[in-house]
Amino acid sequence: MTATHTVTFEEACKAIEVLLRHLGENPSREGLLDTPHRVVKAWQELVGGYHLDPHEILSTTFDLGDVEEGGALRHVNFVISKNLPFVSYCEHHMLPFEGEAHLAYVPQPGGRVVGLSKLARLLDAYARRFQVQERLTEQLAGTLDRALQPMGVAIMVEASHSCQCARGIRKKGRMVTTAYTGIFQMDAASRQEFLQLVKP
Ligand SMILES: Nc1nc2c(ncn2[C@@H]2O[C@H](COP(=O)(O)OP(=O)(O)OP(=O)(O)O)[C@@H](O)[C@H]2O)c(=O)[nH]1
Ligand SMILES: [Zn+2]
Repeated sequence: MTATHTVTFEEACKAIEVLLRHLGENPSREGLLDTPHRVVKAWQELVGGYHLDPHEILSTTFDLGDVEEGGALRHVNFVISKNLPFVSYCEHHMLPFEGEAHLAYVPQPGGRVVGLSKLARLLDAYARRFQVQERLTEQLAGTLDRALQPMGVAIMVEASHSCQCARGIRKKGRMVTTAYTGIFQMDAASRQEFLQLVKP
């Protein structure tokens, strides 16, 4: 079967029924009768990010008007949306990883900015998919960088992975990933400023 084969809703329900049987359950008992249907509907919602277009989300931008220049440019317009909660799904185990993301960028002088909510929408579009945390972090940075062409983008994602906490090694702990472009890649002081701002 190739990735392009369209699996029907009924076929997906059947797969959940088979999984329940494999786990020793009886899918015909009353409590489980509608479970395959519910599970497929739930997953459609949880990974609904595949139907959200990140580039479309960032397509509405506005300019700041004339910005007085002077001093170090990075201090003129540091935009950050921090402590944005998200739930994503580990592509290895299909289990949730949950945490917070911090998204920052420095617009070009006189450059364009994006509405605050669009940063949260961007996060939603990439988080609600089967992911690894590193890719999620890079996708946020890369898409913001391409769409806004700012001086730089800084992203930090912190999350707990159920696949590590609830099964396997069963150790709590948080994974922290960062991605930097432009000024944040080149300039340690900008990076430091970002890290200072996202500090709990
Ligand atoms: N780097 C990274 N690793 C992840 C992420 N989510 C899950 N993992 C890891 O992916 C790995 C998959 O390893 P495998 O050995 O193939 O699977 P496994 O036998 O279930 O591994 P264990 O969790 O060690 O029991 C595990 O070490 C997970 O902790 C992520 O977002 N980033
Ligand atoms: Zn996992």
